[in-house]
Amino acid sequence: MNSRTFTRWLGRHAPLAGWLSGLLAALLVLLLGITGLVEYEKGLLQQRQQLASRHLGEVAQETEATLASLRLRYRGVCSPELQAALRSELLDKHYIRDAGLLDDEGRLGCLASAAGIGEALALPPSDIRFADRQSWFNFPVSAGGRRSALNMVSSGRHVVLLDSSIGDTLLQRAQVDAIWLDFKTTQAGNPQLVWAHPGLAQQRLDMPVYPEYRYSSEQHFWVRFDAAKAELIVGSNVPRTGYFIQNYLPLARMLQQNRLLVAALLALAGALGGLAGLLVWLRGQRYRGLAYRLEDLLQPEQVLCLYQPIVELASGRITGCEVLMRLRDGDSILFPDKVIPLILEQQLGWALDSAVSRKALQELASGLALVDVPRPFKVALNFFPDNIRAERLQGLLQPLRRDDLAINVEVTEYGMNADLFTDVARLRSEGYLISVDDFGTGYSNLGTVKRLAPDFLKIDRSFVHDMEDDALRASLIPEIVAIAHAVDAAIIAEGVENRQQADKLAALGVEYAQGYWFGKPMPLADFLTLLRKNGAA
Ligand SMILES: Nc1nc2c(ncn2[C@@H]2O[C@H](COP(=O)(O)O[C@H]3[C@@H](O)[C@H](n4cnc5c(=O)[nH]c(N)nc54)O[C@@H]3COP(=O)(O)O)[C@@H](O)[C@H]2O)c(=O)[nH]1
Repeated sequence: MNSRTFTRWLGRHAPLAGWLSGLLAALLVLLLGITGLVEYEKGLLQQRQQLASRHLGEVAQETEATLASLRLRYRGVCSPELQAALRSELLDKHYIRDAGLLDDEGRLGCLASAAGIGEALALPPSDIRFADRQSWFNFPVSAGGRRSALNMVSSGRHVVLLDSSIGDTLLQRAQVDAIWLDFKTTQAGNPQLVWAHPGLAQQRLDMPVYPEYRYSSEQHFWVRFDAAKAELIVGSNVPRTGYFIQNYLPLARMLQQNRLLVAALLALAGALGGLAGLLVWLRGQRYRGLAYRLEDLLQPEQVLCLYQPIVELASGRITGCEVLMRLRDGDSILFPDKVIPLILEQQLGWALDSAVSRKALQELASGLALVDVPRPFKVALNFFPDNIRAERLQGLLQPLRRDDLAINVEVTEYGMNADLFTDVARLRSEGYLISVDDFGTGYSNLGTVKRLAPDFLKIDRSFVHDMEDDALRASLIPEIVAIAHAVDAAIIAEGVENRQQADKLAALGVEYAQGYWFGKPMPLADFLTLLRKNGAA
């Protein structure tokens, strides 16, 4: 869509464009605001997970140190002495509640607490026990008829059991929603849910964890916005462990938590949307203005040609007409004084003159065939001074010429320059008639009129008007008649509005007249009716 098409569209659909842009602007503000809010909440959740992982990091540190010490100091067969030594190892530990050794089959038979953990303990397969680093486990056990989960960390054959409160208190305080443990090397990426916030629906825990981050010394975050559930999910690994933590924040809760901000955002979106809509609407209104619609109004179907009769005073016969344009703008009709300044400003003079001439000559060609008029019938056409170029006019008018029509090109005194004389001479040699319009209002003198050698001099209507009062200007009419006759031109008096004026002008030697007395500019159909009456008279 080029810019003119766009301005035209905007002008025609200003209210729709206003609404749409207002809505778009409001949506954009909302989108940006909500994106900002999501980013802010994401940052908060990441902070929580950093806190949680710091807590778990302390556990990991204690575990690592304890396992290192166990590896160094305790081997061999399980005995009460070994168990006692293991117990003493646990005295200053915060998070570890038991420690032990695995037997050759990977069974946990020797524990510091000596309580035994029963036959229900299904130990993980040996391939998951790394000799060189910790392996974190969490699996269900039943001891003394009670079922619970065992948080266990192993390194080779050495094992520590963690306090079960780690999930429930330590991480809960850090406000994470779920803790996962990925301990199966053979099925990496298939983590086990260790702990979930009691308020969290189980089916929500569907975010993948990333096995490549297991035991990584860095905390890696991943964030996803689940559009289907309208939920922000933030996950991360707990460094140096097989744990992963996740937070789930539904959009509804996020908005609820920030309702003041959301209210402010809505108000801002409304205000900016309204403002954008208003600005676009105003701009559209501007494009609805005449200046922006002119080119459309110069299309042939919008151009109206009116015909004003030119009468031979001696016989009363209509021997010709002047073509005057109007523009149809919806239900209204625009007059030349309103549109011509804009047309010139937008350099559309040629578009207007060519549209009017083409339409008028086509209309007259078919219309005049039906009436009895003196032939060739003289058709006076107005052209802006810049358009009076012989070649250009020839190109336009030649295809429209007919034997029964004489085209009379009106030249104003104001448009006279050296080129004009040459162009007018060429036009005359091609058979066009030439009139000097509004004669007496400009600066032409006998010399210029001689050079131009027009067929008609049109006395401006101000002279005719002044005849009533015998004003000075009217006294110049005989001078104008003398000039016309000196250059062999005929006179047409413009603006004749009553019989007295017509009679006086005839008495002064004026041959032709035009004005409301003979007929106002009128549409073709009315003009043809007038011609019929005039022919019959
Ligand atoms: N380049 C082009 N110029 C054009 C074209 N069509 C018109 N025009 C120019 O606009 C001027 C104003 O035209 P308009 O408003 O149509 O006025 C003409 C007549 O309506 C008016 N007139 C005619 N008789 C009388 C009358 O008895 N009393 C009275 N008060 N007014 C009358 O005069 C205008 C015709 O004047 P002129 O052209 O000097 O013969 C008009 O002057 C054109 O220059 C166009 O297609 N192209």
